[in-house]
Amino acid sequence: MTRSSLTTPPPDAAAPAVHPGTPPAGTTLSSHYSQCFGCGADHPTGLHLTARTPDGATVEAEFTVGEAHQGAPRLAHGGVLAAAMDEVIGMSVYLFRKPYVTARLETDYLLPVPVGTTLHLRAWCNGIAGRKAYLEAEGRIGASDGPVAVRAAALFIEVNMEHFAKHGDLAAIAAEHQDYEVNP
Ligand SMILES: CCCCC/C=C\C/C=C\C/C=C\C/C=C\CCCC(=O)SCCNC(=O)CCNC(=O)[C@H](O)C(C)(C)COP(=O)(O)OP(=O)(O)OC[C@H]1O[C@@H](n2cnc3c(N)ncnc32)[C@H](O)[C@@H]1OP(=O)(O)O
Repeated sequence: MTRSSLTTPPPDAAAPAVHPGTPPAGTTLSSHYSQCFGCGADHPTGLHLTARTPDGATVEAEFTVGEAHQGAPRLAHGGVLAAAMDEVIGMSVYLFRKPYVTARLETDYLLPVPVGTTLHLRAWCNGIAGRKAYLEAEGRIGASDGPVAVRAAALFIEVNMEHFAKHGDLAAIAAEHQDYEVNP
């Protein structure tokens, strides 16, 4: 992954601490919002990602590129692929059971991804420094050990729940997310 210093953990970054509420290995993760472009079942043209954590620390999901996701004819749009990486990274940082938002997302496109391809996505955290979480993801074609088509590195920033109340609709999230702890 070619990444900038902004998404590279500093030397004093800590390993991510496992939260007692982190789902056990093998758990399928529920969608955080039914209208989410990345994971919402009710989004008409979204990515419909269903993720799981194989080990309580990383997240895996599959994304099959559809007609609605084209850029060039029969090829996935790069922004849609970046959205898939953003989503799976967001799901991985949510394993810490704290609210985070994407501040920076860097993406390397290594191979074209035709419509009908299933990308096997994986995301993980490389370190935490204060409010900053340094994360990475990859998307492989056809299988979890297939060729890497996309890589991403991200900086996520921890926010408080007021962020969503002030700028969005916290009640809409809370209505679908009863397990979320406002004061974890
Ligand atoms: C998503 C809903 C979740 C709701 C929670 C409830 C339930 C959760 C449940 C499930 C969640 C599961 C999955 C989620 C999956 C996917 C979601 C995808 C995530 C997204 O898609 S989310 C949308 C896009 N995202 C935004 O909409 C953010 C807009 N933005 C802001 O809201 C502010 O910009 C903010 C808050 C980022 C910072 O603002 P702020 O005022 O709090 O803090 P400040 O500016 O001081 O930055 C503090 C330190 O970060 C450094 N820093 C900041 N930005 C940087 C950058 N870009 N590059 C390099 N460094 C940066 C500064 O340099 C400083 O560093 P230093 O401390 O060293 O000086």
